[in-house]
Amino acid sequence: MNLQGKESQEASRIPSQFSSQERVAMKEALKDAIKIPTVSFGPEEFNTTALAEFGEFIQKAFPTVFKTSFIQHEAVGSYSHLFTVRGSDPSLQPYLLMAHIDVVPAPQEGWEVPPFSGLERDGFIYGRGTLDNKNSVMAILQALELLLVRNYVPRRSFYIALGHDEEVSGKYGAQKISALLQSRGVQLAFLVDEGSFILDGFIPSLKNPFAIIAVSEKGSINLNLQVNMAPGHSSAPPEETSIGILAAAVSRLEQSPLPNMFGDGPLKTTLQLLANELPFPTNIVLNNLWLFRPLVSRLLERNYITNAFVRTTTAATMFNAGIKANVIPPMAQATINFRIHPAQTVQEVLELVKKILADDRVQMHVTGAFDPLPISPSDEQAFGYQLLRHTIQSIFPEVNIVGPGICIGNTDSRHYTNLTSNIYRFNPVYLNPQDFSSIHGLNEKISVQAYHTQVKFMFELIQDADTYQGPVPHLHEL
Ligand SMILES: CCCCCCCC/C=C\CCCCCCCC(=O)NCC(=O)O
Ligand SMILES: [Zn+2]
Ligand SMILES: [Zn+2]
Repeated sequence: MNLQGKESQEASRIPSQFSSQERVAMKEALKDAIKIPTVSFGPEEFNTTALAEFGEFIQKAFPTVFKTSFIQHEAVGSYSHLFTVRGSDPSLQPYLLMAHIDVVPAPQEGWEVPPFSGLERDGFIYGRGTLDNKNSVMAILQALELLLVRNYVPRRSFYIALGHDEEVSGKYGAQKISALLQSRGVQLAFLVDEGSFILDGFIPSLKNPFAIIAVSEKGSINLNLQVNMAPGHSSAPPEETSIGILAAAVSRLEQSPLPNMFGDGPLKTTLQLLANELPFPTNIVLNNLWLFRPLVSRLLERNYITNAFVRTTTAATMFNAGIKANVIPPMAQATINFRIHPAQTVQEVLELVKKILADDRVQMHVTGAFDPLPISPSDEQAFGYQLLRHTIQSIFPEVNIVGPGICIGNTDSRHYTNLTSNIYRFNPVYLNPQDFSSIHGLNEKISVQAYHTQVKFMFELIQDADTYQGPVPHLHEL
């Protein structure tokens, strides 16, 4: 594009300023979204009534999105949603914005306000899904609605994919959408999904928040352990029961963390970016990882959150045994969920686990597994990464470090590796350690101001995707 073209595009840019009426409508729409209990209970167990209601709700909340002639809406797998926004310039490769509408269950107990009330208190909207991930569902659609109301016509085509079963597998939502796009011959320039944040307060001596764009995500194994023993009368018990054997096996796994893999990946890059922001002597240590790597890797494993970044984690998540108080249990079962570090594979982890268990009476059955995701590019030429970075720096000027990282959880984006190798996971929201614990935990909440900023971010990102030219080339490249 010549200079004139660039100038006229900048002139036609729509400022991300919203009236007070629009701001109220935005937060009320998010509250209404939270009130619909779109819970995924298990791999095949969804609240289909709520999911159907959610489909109707978004049509009412975002009427312009649904009536615009260049936008096609399709329901996929009954409850997931795919929007195809046809841009005016077919020569530009399309991109994809993702989010999910399902949430994990929320017990009533322990919450300051009921988890599906969407109540606002002290400037925060509370409820399951306010961070994971209805905030993104709503912010994407809200930003598009506001752009369309202002007569914006995107140049670059894009898709919006909203899955309905991310919390259990993505099998009926993201997987089907991905297959549908593939059948249409779509190749994406990049995609943006949930999975990382602007991190605040995770490193005690670091004053400024920093943004991490996750360029990979951990793999996963759900491993079922089972011990079968002869049942009998509890009045004359054998030396060991299925419960005792299995409990000891689970304990061995907990007591034997898998190896610390801290090495050369995105985490090292980001720690080096952070080095100069940190006081002496941390800055010296991080600037000299060739020497201090063992020390840093030990420090990282001391905290349960940073520990998840340096190793494959082992979490005992289910334990079932026994049929009656006076019967020796015939069978005990446990589920262990491993999240695999990008430097390991499913196979390697299973071999290590077998060695730790070291008991043939404990049978292992893998009920679901996948390897860590490939690392997406984050270099100067990586358009999607640089575009995100550009928008982050314009919306959050106080954030001076934007670096690559890994997502310790799993996201629907893993179903799209057939469409792009540029997969970026980032939520434009500040996250502190307490917020982190609220995801899948208690009192999940987002401030009204943070939500408004998320809408503003999406509003700018969509426009940046049409205008961003990439980093200024070095002189010798001209
Ligand atoms: C030096 C680095 C400090 C890093 C501190 C990182 C804090 C945490 C950052 C991101 C949180 C990740 C959220 C994960 C979203 C996962 C979505 C989800 O629930 N998927 C389902 C599943 O994983 O089971
Ligand atoms: Zn999520
Ligand atoms: Zn989740």
